[in-house]
Amino acid sequence: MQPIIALDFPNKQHALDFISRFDASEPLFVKVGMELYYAEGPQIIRDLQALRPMNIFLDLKLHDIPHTVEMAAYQLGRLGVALTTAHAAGGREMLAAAKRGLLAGAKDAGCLPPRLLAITQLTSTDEAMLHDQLQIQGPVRESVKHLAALAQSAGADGVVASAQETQDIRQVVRPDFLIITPGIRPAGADIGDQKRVVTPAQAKQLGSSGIVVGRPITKADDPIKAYHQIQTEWSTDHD
Ligand SMILES: O=c1ccn([C@@H]2O[C@H](COP(=O)(O)O)[C@@H](O)[C@H]2O)c(=O)[nH]1
Repeated sequence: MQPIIALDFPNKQHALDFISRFDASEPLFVKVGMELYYAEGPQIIRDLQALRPMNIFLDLKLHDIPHTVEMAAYQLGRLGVALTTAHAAGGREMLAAAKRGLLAGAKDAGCLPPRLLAITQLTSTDEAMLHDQLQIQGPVRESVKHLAALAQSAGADGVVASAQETQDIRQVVRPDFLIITPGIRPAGADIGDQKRVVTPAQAKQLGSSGIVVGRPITKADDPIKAYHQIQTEWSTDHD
């Protein structure tokens, strides 16, 4: 899987201009998050699909009562995206409702259903925050592992976590369960608000299924070069 580029832009024009800088033949996997989706609505997905072939991860992190999530997921299931997210903290019934909604929406729209990823603990969360603010005791990796097992039992296709927890998650999920990892920073890069970070090479070594990278690419002086460096590091076997 190519590194997934987080299109964290304020509007459609920024996003389309950014994508247009890549060679049209280059396979791309992009992530649309809350900023761009809330600015442009579902039309942004159709605009990206019309621009060129690419895989799309729609990362809206659903978290509400099960019925509301099921109806929202139904709408997302109609869009023909590859991946989407809901918070594992919403619980088993909510995740199962998200999955049902995605399947129903995709069926009615005649497209493939997005795979559902459960957000475990955000990569901007560290142990101090988990203990002091969220009142969850124990190491972050234990909470992530617990939420990954819960997500699998609810029918999710994978999780979002830091690559720091990949090996713990693998102990409790089936081999094809996706572990998609943001919080990726090339050596020496500014970590910003991220806390549980790894390099692309470390993510590969630790066994991530896919990596998500935003600012290290989108804010780079030469985003195309930055993307290719990350892609090379991610796709090289470092054993
Ligand atoms: O735990 C999570 C879940 C989602 N994200 C998203 O990934 C990108 C990361 O962007 P960077 O600029 O590389 O930090 C962003 O869209 C987040 O919403 C995450 O970082 N952590």
